[in-house]
Amino acid sequence: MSGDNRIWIFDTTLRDGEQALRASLSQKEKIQLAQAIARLNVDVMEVGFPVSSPGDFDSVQRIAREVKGPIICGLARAVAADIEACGEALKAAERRRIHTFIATSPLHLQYKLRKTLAQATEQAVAAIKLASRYTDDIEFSCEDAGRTPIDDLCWIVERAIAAGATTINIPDTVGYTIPNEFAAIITALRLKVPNIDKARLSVHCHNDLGLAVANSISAIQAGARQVECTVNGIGERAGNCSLEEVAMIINTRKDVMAPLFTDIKTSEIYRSSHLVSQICNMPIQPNKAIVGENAFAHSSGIHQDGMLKAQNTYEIMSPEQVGIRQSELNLTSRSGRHVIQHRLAELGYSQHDYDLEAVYKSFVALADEKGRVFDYDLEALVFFQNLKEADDYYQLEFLSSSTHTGHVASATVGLMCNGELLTEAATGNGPVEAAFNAITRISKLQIKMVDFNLQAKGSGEDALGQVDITAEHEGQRFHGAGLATDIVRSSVLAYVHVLNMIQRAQRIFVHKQAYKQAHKQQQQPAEPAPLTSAAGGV
Ligand SMILES: CC(=O)SCCNC(=O)CCNC(=O)[C@H](O)C(C)(C)COP(=O)(O)OP(=O)(O)OC[C@H]1O[C@@H](n2cnc3c(N)ncnc32)[C@H](O)[C@@H]1OP(=O)(O)O
Ligand SMILES: CC(C)C(=O)C(=O)O
Ligand SMILES: [Mg+2]
Repeated sequence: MSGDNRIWIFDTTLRDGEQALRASLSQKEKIQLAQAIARLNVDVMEVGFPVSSPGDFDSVQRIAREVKGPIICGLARAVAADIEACGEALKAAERRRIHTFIATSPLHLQYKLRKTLAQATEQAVAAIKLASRYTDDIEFSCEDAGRTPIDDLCWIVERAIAAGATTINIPDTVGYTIPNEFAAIITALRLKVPNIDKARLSVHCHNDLGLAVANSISAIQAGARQVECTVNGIGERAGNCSLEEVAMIINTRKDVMAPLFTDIKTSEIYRSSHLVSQICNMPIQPNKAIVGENAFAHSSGIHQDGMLKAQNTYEIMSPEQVGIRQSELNLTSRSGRHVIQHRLAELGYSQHDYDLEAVYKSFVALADEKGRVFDYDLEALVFFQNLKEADDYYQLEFLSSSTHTGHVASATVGLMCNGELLTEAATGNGPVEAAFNAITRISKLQIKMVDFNLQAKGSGEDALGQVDITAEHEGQRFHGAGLATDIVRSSVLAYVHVLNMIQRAQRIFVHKQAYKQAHKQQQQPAEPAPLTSAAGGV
């Protein structure tokens, strides 16, 4: 039976997975998860241990009644009461399997069961025979097979098959084996057990050394034809073999895995993974293969550039295959110009709308400050870049401010004014007022603040503060805007913007006067073209 090429996927999220949760699942939650796992098109679904509690019995019974598609399976010790409870709970299933097990390693036999291998075998044979009264689909597991001498394993497996087991499962219960060792167990069973072809050979690997998936893959390459696994790899201790990883290895590495295949509907993977995580209250680590938040996210400039040129430079499978809408290109200070240009194009900006070098420079500075830059940050950078003029008279060079509860605040500001650095310090009721006082001193202008408006761009701690101010100078009003992660800085930038507007208005005025003077002399009263279009505001 191990000769066919379809790898059966036996999902045990609701049994081994549930076993590991801090709180067991309610019936409603189990049904919801069972429906999701059925949508994945698994072959078998182990949904509980009916003898363990009336609640689990009822859940298994309800799933057996309501969930269509996969074979519904329940677990039972090699004990009559367990088998009977399991058989009863599964009665309504269209296709049902009883999974019974007993430990076979010397350690488990001696200390846990206090039995010899012969006694355990006898108990297993009796359990399999009892199970056959309820179904002809019987799975038998040799618990702790990974630490069982191979001849002992062959001995009990041969007898279990003779008693009627149709699936023989080889668990590496404590995740002890390494891939070539585990594959050798499968190979030995196939060579040494005379009736092995009468059963499907299955594996059930735990992840204590992080090898559950690797061991399962080695086992199927050695002839196993069923893999027991869980969504997100949840399960006792470090968990079980992860369903999504095994399915995607077989799917992605057809070059080495073909003709082997599974019937898993991979586009359901992401959805089921998130449902399991949510219902089981088990967060998914961001770098988890296939379903982690970063599994299809690219953060460094060289990778992002490669992705934009050809997706397979940095992705060996597509996010759509596992039900994720698209890959993500995160904007951080490791990003480069290509991705900035690409993201701005997605946001509707053409190359002529902004100066890439200037935007990139301010992007890197912002990314160093914030960590991650979002679309709204990028748009704000373009907007503010466009407000800046090449001939800005004032540029903020540095700013430091301090506040102490119960005392006045102080600030020191350095402005580059037409190429010369001017510095002033001042105090105020708060850091913004102190910084404004220092700036007013540098400019030596009479400026009256008319309006000050602060709003958050973005949300949460990552939001940028945008400050818009209106100020009056010599009867004329000017608008300035500033954007930064800290609001004192955005206020100062807005004020510097106002100063540049005033300065530009003055230059226009001087220019107009000179023009008028020159034309008066020539008796030509025509108006000159303005130097800039935005005098007095933006
Ligand atoms: C590797 C695995 O994942 S195995 C599955 C583990 N899952 C679970 O244990 C969850 C469900 N379990 C339960 O609800 C309970 O443990 C029950 C109902 C099964 C048993 O509860 P209790 O009768 O109170 O026994 P308890 O759990 O304390 O001890 C287990 C008993 O089963 C015996 N036992 C363990 N495995 C098997 C087996 N496969 N076949 C027969 N007996 C077994 C132990 O030797 C011990 O017997 P003892 O009382 O004679 O010493
Ligand atoms: C019951 C068996 C299959 C098990 O979960 C294990 O050995 O890990
Ligand atoms: Mg297990």
